[in-house]
Amino acid sequence: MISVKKLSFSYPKKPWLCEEMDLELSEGKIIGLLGLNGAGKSTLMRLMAGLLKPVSGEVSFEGGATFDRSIPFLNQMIFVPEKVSVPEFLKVKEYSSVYQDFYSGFDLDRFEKLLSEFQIIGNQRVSNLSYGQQKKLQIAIGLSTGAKLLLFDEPTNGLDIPSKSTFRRVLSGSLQEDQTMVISTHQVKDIENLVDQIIVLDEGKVKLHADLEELENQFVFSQGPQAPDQAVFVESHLLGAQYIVKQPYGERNSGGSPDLELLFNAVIAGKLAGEFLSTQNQATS
Ligand SMILES: Nc1ncnc2c1ncn2[C@@H]1O[C@H](COP(=O)(O)OP(=O)(O)OP(=O)(O)O)[C@@H](O)[C@H]1O
Repeated sequence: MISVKKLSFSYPKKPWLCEEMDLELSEGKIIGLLGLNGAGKSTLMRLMAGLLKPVSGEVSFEGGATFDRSIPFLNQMIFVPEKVSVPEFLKVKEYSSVYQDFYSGFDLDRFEKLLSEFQIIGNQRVSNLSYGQQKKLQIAIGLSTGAKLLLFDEPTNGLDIPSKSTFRRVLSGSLQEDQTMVISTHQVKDIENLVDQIIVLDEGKVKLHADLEELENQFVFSQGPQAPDQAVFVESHLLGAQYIVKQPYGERNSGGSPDLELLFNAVIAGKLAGEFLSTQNQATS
C-alpha cells in the first residue's frame, strides 16, 4: 500500500536523513515507528503524507506518488502531526464537519463515541481546548475518517494517563482489514501489545522492519539473575539481566510480546541485525 523506493531526502543544506531507503507497508497493520531524536521519523511521516518532496526516489500509495497530493490519495489518508494547529473560531462539531465533508467514509457515530470516551464536549471552541484535548480531538477525527492510511506522529505525547489507556483501548482491534496505521513514538510502553510491526530508523536507514509475531517465534525476551551465554543482547536489570536470546527450536515465545524497549536498544546497539533479521524480509514482502 505504501511503497518507499530508493528514497533519498535531506533538508536544504543539511546532511542526508535517508539515502536510497526501501520500505513496504502492507494493509491491515499497525506499525510502530521508532528512532532516536532526530532520526527522521516525523520527516518520513511527512514524506508519506506527501508534504515533502523526495530529493530522489519515490514514496507511493497504491501506485501514485504521495507528493502529487491527488484527491483520491488525500481522501484515503489522514496525517495527525505531533503539534496540532487548530482554527481559532470553530467549535468542535463545526471543525469535525470539515473532515466529514472530505472523507466519504467518515463514521459520525464512531466519532461521537470517541469524543465521549475522551470526554470532549462538542460545543466548545477548539481553540479553548487544552493541548492534550486538541490532540485527543485529532485522534478521534483520525480514527473516524475511515481512511486507508493513518499516520499518527507522537499521538500519545501530551495525553494524561487515563487518556493513554483510552487511546490503547479504542485503537486495539478497531482497524478495518484495509486500513494501515503508522504510529511514531518515543513512548514504547504506549504501543506495546498494540502494534503488529516495528520499524526502527537509525542513521538514515531502516535498521529493523519486523513483524512482532515473527520476532516472538524467533527470539525469547526474558530476564533473570544471569543472561545465558548465547544471548544476542543483554542489559542490566533489577533482577540481574534482561536479554534477548534466539529461540532454539523456532517455537512460540512463551514470555509474551517482545519488550519493545529492549528490542529498540538491541537494534540501536547493532546487536539484532544480519542473520537475525530474516524476519525483516518476510515483514516487508
Ligand atoms: N523543516 C526543517 N528544516 C530543516 N531541518 C529540519 C526540519 N525539520 C526537521 N529537521 C531536521 O531533520 C532531522 C530529523 O528531524 P525529525 O523531526 O524528522 O526527526 P524525529 O525522528 O521525528 O525526531 P524527534 O524524535 O526528536 O521528534 C533533525 O536533525 C531536524 O533538526
